[in-house]
This record gives sequence, structure tokens and C-alpha cells, in this order.
Amino acid sequence: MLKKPFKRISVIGLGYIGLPTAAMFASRKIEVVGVDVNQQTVDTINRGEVHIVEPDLDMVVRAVVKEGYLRASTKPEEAEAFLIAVPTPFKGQNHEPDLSYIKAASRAIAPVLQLGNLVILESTSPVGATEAMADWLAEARPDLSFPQHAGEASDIRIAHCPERVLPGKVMQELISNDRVVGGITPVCSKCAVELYKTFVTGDCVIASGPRVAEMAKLTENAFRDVNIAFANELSLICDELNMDVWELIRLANRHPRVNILQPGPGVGGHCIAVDPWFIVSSAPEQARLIRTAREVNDSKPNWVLNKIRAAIGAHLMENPSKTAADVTVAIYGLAFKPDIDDLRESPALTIAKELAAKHNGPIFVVEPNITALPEMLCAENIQLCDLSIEATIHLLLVDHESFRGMDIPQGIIIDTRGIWTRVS
Ligand SMILES: NC(=O)C1=CN([C@@H]2O[C@H](COP(=O)(O)OP(=O)(O)OC[C@H]3O[C@@H](n4cnc5c(N)ncnc54)[C@H](O)[C@@H]3O)[C@@H](O)[C@H]2O)C=CC1
Ligand SMILES: CC(=O)N[C@@H]1[C@@H](OP(=O)(O)OP(=O)(O)OC[C@H]2O[C@@H](n3ccc(=O)[nH]c3=O)[C@H](O)[C@@H]2O)O[C@H](C(=O)O)[C@@H](O)[C@@H]1O
Repeated sequence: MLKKPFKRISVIGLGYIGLPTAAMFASRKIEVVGVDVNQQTVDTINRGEVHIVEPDLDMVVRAVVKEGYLRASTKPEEAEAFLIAVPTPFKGQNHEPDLSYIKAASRAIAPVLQLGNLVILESTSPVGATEAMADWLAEARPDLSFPQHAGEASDIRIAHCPERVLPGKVMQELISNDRVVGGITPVCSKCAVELYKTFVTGDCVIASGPRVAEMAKLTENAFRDVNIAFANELSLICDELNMDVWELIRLANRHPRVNILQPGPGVGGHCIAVDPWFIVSSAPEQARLIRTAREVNDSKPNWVLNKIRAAIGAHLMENPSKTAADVTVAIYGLAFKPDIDDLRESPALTIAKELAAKHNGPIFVVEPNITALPEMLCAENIQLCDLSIEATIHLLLVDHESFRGMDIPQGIIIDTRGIWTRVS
């Protein structure tokens, strides 16, 4: 049985990663102070409620807040360990990483740092970000020594430990996944492993430093992106050759060493569609395949929109008395992947938004995981509906479980996920 080496820890950023992490530590009876700049988020958590949908998270948060192990605040407080889980988006046309959230979080915790503290960067970060964070902390606290200058004798320990959980399985994967830990020094890594061993049953694998740990996380997501791009490219080729891509993949996957992923309307979420760009921006000349995969996946929503335009055109040719305003389109799914409520960077949302801007006929959106349409889709001709609707064109964008089980609708079908139309 492990002794409890950390009595109080602080998690900075209480979103999809920070809140489950904070709740998990708190469930091991460690006092956790969660810090977020969003007052509403802080208030919600302090009521024992959650502002994001993730299976089992609400139950754990309710319990740990009630028992007093987790509380939230907008102001950092003293703690033995700080875990930073703030956003790391990209900015601009060149997809440069935006480290401003990490910088703001480091500046915010610097005043409360004390001798012997551990600071872990969990956010997915470009190579060099942990060292940059260590420099920002050192600048703000000239009275303390940091590992990049003082080595093992430093007052503060710093490490990168990227998070790898899958949305929808976060509460399981937080415990069972292996962790990659890249401390600035071996002692920093050792301290970080000790912290994670509070609840992680997977291996905590120590990297030779934070840079390779950063790159490992980016590589995992770039690997998946490249593989999805392969499937998406096959879907374009099959369309050209009038072949069912899902049948093709099913057949090719019968080879013992082939495992092709699934095509779709594009790649969404704020990770797989973002993180590979961090590699491209670090090594633009070398990262040619990774860049092309991003471009293939990013171009897929436009390809789907062209399919819709073609379907509307063909329908009007067959029905000359009608106009585009008579053509009803039903969109199935807005989330970035099945059975979640997260619409961030969703290709389905991009397609719906673009269609709403160009098509003047009625648009019905079926998205069982939300209760209201996002503001960007608020137009007169678009409304949220439940499953059974009549429409000229039925556009399937997300393979939610409820769409798999339903009767296939009547009308023109554009099935980007292959659940209604695939050759069995
Ligand atoms: N969501 C996911 O599935 C995964 C995310 N990641 C990475 O984890 C990091 C966090 O992502 P999410 O939790 O999804 O983001 P999120 O947007 O859900 O949450 C981030 C939170 O940080 C808060 N915040 C922003 N600036 C702050 C500051 N200076 N101080 C305190 N709080 C601040 C925001 O208000 C927000 O509540 C990102 O780097 C992401 O790439 C890694 C693995 C999985
Ligand atoms: C390597 C890997 O599997 N990374 C995971 C990924 O989570 P995320 O939910 O973004 O990944 P995902 O399930 O592949 O979905 C991403 C996007 O890709 C699409 N997608 C996925 C698989 C597939 O065969 N075809 C396809 O089109 C999904 O519909 C979605 O739009 O990114 C997470 C992250 O880094 O945020 C990471 O923690 C997760 O472990």
C-alpha cells in the first residue's frame, strides 16, 4: 500500500481533462484545489455539479465535493503539486502553437510556489513548451531555483506528462492508461511518477526528458490522423471508381497485417485536428506526410458539401417544378464523434453551418446529445428535431448509436459514415 506523499494538490484548468483529473485525485482522499479562470465553471463545480458530459464524472465530482476533497477557485493557492491542463490551440494561417494559456497559468501559480513543489504540464504541447514554462516560472520567482538552472538541487520540480485519455472513456483510461513522464531532471520524473501512482495502474514510463515526452504525445495523434486520412482518401477514390469504401476496407482488413480506419466527413475534436500541426510547425520541411494528412482530412467537409450540392441539383433536374427552397435537408449528428455532446472542431458543425448559409430550404438537425442548436446555427430555416423526420435529403454525419438502430429514412441518402448504405 502506497503512503500518501501528497496531501494537497492543485489542478489548473478544469475542463475535459482537468476536472476528471482533479476528481480522480480527490477520490483517493487527497485534498484538491481546482483553479479555473471561468467563474461559472468554478461555481458549478463547487455545487457538486459538472459543466461537461463524460460518463461517471458527475457521480465522482458530486461525491468528492460533498466529502470536501475537491473545491474550485479562480485564484491559485499553495499546494505540493500543480498540474496544468489548460488549452493549447493553434493560431493563424500557419497553425503556430498558442502557448498563451500555459504562460498565463504559470504566471498565476508562480506567486504561491514553495520550496519542494512539483509542477507538471499536462496540456498537449509543442516540443520545448515545458522548458518555456520552466523559464516563465523562473522569471516570476527569482527567489527560487528551477531544474533547468540548478539541476537536481532545484527548489522546484518540473515535468511534462501528456494526457492520452479518450473522450467517452476518460474515467477508465485515466486509471488504466500507461503514462509518459518527462521530467527536466531524473528527480523531477521520479516525483511526477510518485504523484500519478496515487491512482494510475498503467505503467508510468520515464522519458529521457520533456521534449521527447511532448513529441510522443504529438506523434500518437499524428499517427491516428495519418491513418484516418488514408481511409478518407480511399473514400474519394472509391467514389470515383463507384465502389463501396466500407466493403473495400472490410475486405482489405482481412489481411493479418492491415487495419484501415474508417472514413467520415472529416476529423474533429480539438486534438487530432490540432496536434499534428505542432509537429509541422517545428519541422515544416520534414513533416510532409503529416501535413498532407491534415490537408486531406480538412478538405473532407468541403467534399461532403459538394455531394449535397450535386444531390440537390440532381433532384431539381428530376423535379423541374421545384426550387431549392422546396428541398428539405435532414442532418444527422453535429458532435465531433459518436455518442458525445462535444461539438468542438466538429466537421459536422462546419458542414451544417456552411449548408445553412447557402441553402434556402428547410434544414432539420437531429442531434440527440444537445438540447439547443449552437448560436452559429441559429437561422430561420434551421431547427433541432427528433429522430423521425421527412426530408428530401438525409445526410448522416455522425454514427451515434441511436442512428444505427433507427429505420433507414426514405429519400436521398448521403451517408458519410457508412451505417445506412454500406454493402454488407
Ligand atoms: N479533451 C481531451 O480529450 C484531451 C485534451 N488534451 C489536452 O489537454 C489540454 C486541456 O484540454 P481540455 O481539458 O479539453 O480543454 P478545456 O477547454 O475543456 O478546458 C480548459 C480549461 O482551462 C481553463 N483555463 C484557461 N486558461 C486558464 C488559466 N490561465 N488558468 C486557469 N484555467 C484556465 C478554461 O476556462 C477551461 O475550463 C489541452 O492541451 C488538450 O490538447 C489531452 C488529451 C485529451
Ligand atoms: C491517438 C488517439 O487515439 N488519440 C485520442 C484522441 O481522441 P479523439 O476523441 O480526438 O479521437 P478519435 O476518436 O480518433 O476522434 C477524432 C476524430 O477522428 C474521427 N475518426 C476517428 C476514427 C476513424 O476511424 N475515423 C474517423 O473519422 C472521429 O469521428 C473524430 O472526428 O485524441 C485525444 C487527445 O489528445 O485529446 C487522445 O487523448 C485520445 O487518446
